[in-house]
Amino acid sequence: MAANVGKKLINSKERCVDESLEGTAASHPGLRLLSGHRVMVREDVASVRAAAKVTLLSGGGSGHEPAHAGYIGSGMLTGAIAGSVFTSPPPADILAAIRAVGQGNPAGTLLIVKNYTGDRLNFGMSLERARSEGLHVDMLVVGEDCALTSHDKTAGRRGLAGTVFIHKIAGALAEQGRSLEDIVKVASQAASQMGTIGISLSPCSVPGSGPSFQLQQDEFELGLGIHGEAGFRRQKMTSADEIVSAMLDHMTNPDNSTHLKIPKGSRVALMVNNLGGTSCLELGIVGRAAIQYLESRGVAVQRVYTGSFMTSLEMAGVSLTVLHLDDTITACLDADTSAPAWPSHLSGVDRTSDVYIPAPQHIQAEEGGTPLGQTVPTDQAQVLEKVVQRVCDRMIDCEEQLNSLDRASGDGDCGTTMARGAKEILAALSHLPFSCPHTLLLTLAAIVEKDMGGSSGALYSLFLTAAARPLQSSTDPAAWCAALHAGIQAISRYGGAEPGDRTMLDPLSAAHRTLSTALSSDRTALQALEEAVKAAEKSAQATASMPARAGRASYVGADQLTQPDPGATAVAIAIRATHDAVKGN
Ligand SMILES: Nc1ncnc2c1ncn2[C@@H]1O[C@H](COP(=O)(O)OP(=O)(O)O)[C@@H](O)[C@H]1O
Ligand SMILES: O=C[C@H](O)COP(=O)(O)O
Ligand SMILES: [Mg+2]
Ligand SMILES: [Mn+2]
Repeated sequence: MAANVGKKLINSKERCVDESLEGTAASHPGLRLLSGHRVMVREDVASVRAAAKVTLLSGGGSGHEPAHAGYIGSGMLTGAIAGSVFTSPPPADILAAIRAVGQGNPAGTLLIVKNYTGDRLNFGMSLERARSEGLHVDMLVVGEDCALTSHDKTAGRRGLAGTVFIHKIAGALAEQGRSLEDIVKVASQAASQMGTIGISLSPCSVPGSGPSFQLQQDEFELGLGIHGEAGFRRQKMTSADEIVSAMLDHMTNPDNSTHLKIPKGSRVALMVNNLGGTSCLELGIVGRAAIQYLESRGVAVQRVYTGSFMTSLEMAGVSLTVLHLDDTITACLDADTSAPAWPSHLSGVDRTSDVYIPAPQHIQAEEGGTPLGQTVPTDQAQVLEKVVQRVCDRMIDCEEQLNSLDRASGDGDCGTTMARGAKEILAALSHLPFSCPHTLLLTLAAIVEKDMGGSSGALYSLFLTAAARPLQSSTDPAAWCAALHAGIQAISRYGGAEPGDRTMLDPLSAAHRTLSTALSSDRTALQALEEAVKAAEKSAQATASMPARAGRASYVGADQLTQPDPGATAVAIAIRATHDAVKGN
């Protein structure tokens, strides 16, 4: 294991992303933060908006620096949204960014999003909101990972370092004044003509947590993502040349369903990307080996970009991206940009110590107003308050347990994401409308939508919003059961998973089935809830031996998935906490 894993130059795990963004803004004259948001924009964003050229946004979880803020500048991104480490940003920040670059700009805004469930959901929700405000927005999802040998039963190909090529291509086209539709067309075509494969020599660790996985001193791992997710094969350490050959052999292997064809005579650009902890000396050796490999197969390597483009915290390792070139794409790569992390330099501009600019406010038509739902008597409202408090307390207690399960099947942030949402809810506890369950669930949805981020934040927000509806006209046990069902349907509709796919949907639907059967027999509500707890716990435990067909875990081989799913475990804990609070334990 690398000696530096877990040891970090941070002040606190809560503020590390904000402080790093402030440092980035302070050291680059062209960048400013929107006050109140983890959003970096061009300092001249107001004139960019007024220029009626397409504006570009990208973003995602932090920990991939210089992505994405480093790609802001003329000829690349207009702004970037940063989530917590490895956690997709919440819609409130994404929407603030869309407004900042899109208000009053008829040319529209393109969101360039890496293919992760959390990012697709959070950026998708924000896009829908922005459209309902009359803004012209489109989204391009990039997934160019060549690691997966078969990808029909997974969350799809991951977006990796090649996404930076798409920032550059779309940015150059926007600078030329091309339309949003044109940019989407050319950039999507380019995205389908590239592939990335990564290897790692050591794990990374999310601030405040242990290493994402263990790798022996004499091993390397092939085909892993940029969040410490497992790759598909471990091999004995060997020479740089042999490792590069193994990477490019896999990338071009026709038996692998995500391979990239690179026939003799192809013209390509190559990106040699440091995953965070690789020395410049090694990067040079890897670049040399990759060029030799490709040229020995009759491929013309016309552009090479070497450096840290899309990192995975301190992980030692590299990824190689190959992008097919034509004259248009080459011209886009060669076009000028002032983005600090693209390998060209802006000189002669004084730096400033101002890092924040005001975020534009949403010019809002009359608020729809939340329709008032049925109210409950004070004793029931008090029980609801106890339930919310108990569920949140338990989520905070279980942060490390859930992170540890997520390290085994995903990216290690599930517990921190759940705890973040819980803390925000507790902070608002004294103002929550416990006497109206319908409004209560909508308010909880708004809180988790604003602050949680990640797949969990988006999925719980959808769950709570949909669950509120049946409680508008009734608050009896049957209405709560219908609310659970409506929430499950919303997660499934937008997240694309079903019960049986090894997700939070498993215990939720087990609880719903049990509750619904128990309520239609002669059980009391508390007895029904007791049975639902047992069913949810059993179902969450059973995920340990299930293959995953959704979310990050779907990239991990079934033989490596031996512990329960973190999201499912969180649901079981929440349902048990609900029962205990109702029972008065
Ligand atoms: N498409 C989906 N539908 C339902 N639940 C999902 C889906 N994708 C992931 N999950 C749940 O989310 C949990 C992980 O949450 P989180 O760590 O917030 O996600 P991520 O880090 O991948 O954004 C998983 O354990 C799983 O239960
Ligand atoms: O860090 C990368 C991604 O933006 C995280 O997405 P996620 O919320 O699905 O884990
Ligand atoms: Mg995450
Ligand atoms: Mn996660």
